[in-house]
Amino acid sequence: MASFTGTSTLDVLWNDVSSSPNKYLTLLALSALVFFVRWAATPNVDSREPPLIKPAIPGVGHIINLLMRQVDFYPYVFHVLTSKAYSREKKHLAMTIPLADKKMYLLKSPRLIQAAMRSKSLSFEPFLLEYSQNLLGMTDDEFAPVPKSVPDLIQAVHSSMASKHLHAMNATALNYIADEINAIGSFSLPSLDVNNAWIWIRTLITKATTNAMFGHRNPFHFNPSLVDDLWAFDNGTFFLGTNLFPRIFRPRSVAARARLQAALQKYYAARLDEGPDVSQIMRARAAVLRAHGVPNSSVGRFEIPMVQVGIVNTMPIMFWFFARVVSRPEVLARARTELLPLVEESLAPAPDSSNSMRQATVNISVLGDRAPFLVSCFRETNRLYNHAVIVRRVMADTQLSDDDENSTTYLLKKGTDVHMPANVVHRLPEAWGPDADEFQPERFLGGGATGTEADRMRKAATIPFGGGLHLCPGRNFAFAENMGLMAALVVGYDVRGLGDGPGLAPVPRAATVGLGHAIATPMGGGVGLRVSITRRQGWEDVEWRFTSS
Ligand code: HEM
Repeated sequence: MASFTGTSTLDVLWNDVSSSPNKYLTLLALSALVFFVRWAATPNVDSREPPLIKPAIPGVGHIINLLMRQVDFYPYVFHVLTSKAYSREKKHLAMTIPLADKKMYLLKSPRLIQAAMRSKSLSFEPFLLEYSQNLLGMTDDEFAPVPKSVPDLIQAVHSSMASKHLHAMNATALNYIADEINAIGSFSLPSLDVNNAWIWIRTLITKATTNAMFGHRNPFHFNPSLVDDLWAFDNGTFFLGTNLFPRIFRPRSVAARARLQAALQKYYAARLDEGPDVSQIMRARAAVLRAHGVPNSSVGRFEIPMVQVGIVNTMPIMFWFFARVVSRPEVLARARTELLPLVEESLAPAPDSSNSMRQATVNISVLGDRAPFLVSCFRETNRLYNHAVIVRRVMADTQLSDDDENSTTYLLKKGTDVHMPANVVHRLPEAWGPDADEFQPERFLGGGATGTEADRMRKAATIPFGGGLHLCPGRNFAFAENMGLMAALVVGYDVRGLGDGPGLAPVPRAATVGLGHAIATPMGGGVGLRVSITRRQGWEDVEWRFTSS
């Protein structure tokens, strides 16, 4: 019994434990049991839901696997786990994955995925909100006006990336790229020798895209160290977005975020987003945020993820596209033959002189139809290197049908998250054939033209840009940046350094893609990927320009 004679609480506790140890042992055993039951819990799964795949370690096995394998978890579950222990469910169109006492659905069937992306009762918006506030490190007060603005923001984004707005962005980004490559072959830069092709493309695409987004007052132009900051921030996406001790695990990302936010805060506070050459997408988003009561000082803090999505997927795709085309002489030669007739040559007055100079103009809008081989290479790059996981939350119990010969139908329960991994469907042998893991530059030539079941399957199994209401609004801009840069390089330049011969660097292997990221990066971060870019014979004096109409 406790007394007030100066005895400490610990003494009292110890006396009590000594006098009745069984009471404390029972309490300890009960707590351990409760903990174990929760730990090993399997969520309830209705027989109509996708089949449950139990982990080897009860409760937490899938969580450990997901953290260890990152986005490789998805193919692992479908191919390895299912083929060994779970072969009763032959087709594995979909599955339920328990994560402690929660669960998520994984979809593998391309038809189910298309149905899920079309479904109105599956939503992307909850993720936007849960994730963004952490990602941006915003307080509850600062974030309070944002949730209501989300539908308007999404609408603004989609209507701002079409027709004349898209053409304006294409032309600005590509003419920035043109200025950079036009300098090659000049007296001061006879050849562009880069030590790391990955970093060269990263800088080029980041600057070109931010110029197209922000106009001539682009903060990334005036402060080039923001380019590295954007990539350092992106590197911490998972830890920042989930708030998993980012200051410990990704301190550089936290610091980079602060610098990016400060720079964009200044830009928006001065209302530079209202300038005449600012992209419609950035103008419209800022207008929506302000109309919903987001103070001017916070608009810039909020806009970093928009800059991030506009760049961090396009750039790595550009790198692999470039590496795959320039490293294979036969691919390069075929692309060159196809592109040559599409380059318009003309004479234009040279600046600072009475002479004329040759101009080579690429109208980016014709490449989609008239450069099918290069388009096929681009699409094949996106198929192989895109590991996007399309996510939706089930907002109301929903039946989803596969539309296969058995009309397999699953029940998806309200509140559960659905994951649709591109790195599974983009490599399904039943859609892509036995060489699904290989880069086949001709794979998309004439694809879809015959309307066969195989074509329909491949179309449904192509999800690099997601689908439904949230289909990536930037896909045509990404296409233009990729195709434009490649077209000029292929026709007007020699790129040496990558390939299979002596002294050449092979196309690097792709590193494992981390959770929260979509496109593979090269192993080793591009170190050792030296390339040298010079003018091709006959194209030495040409000035490259781009149009988009
Ligand atoms: C190769 C380059 C790109 C890839 C692979 C890519 C991929 C994706 C994917 C997979 C999604 C999710 C779609 C869904 O959930 O259904 C998405 C959404 C989005 N992307 Fe892209 N993207 C690229 C380039 C761009 C560019 C250049 C921009 C803008 C300039 C952009 C802006 C967006 C936005 C704003 C969303 C969210 C749309 C919404 O919630 O409705 N993306 N993108």
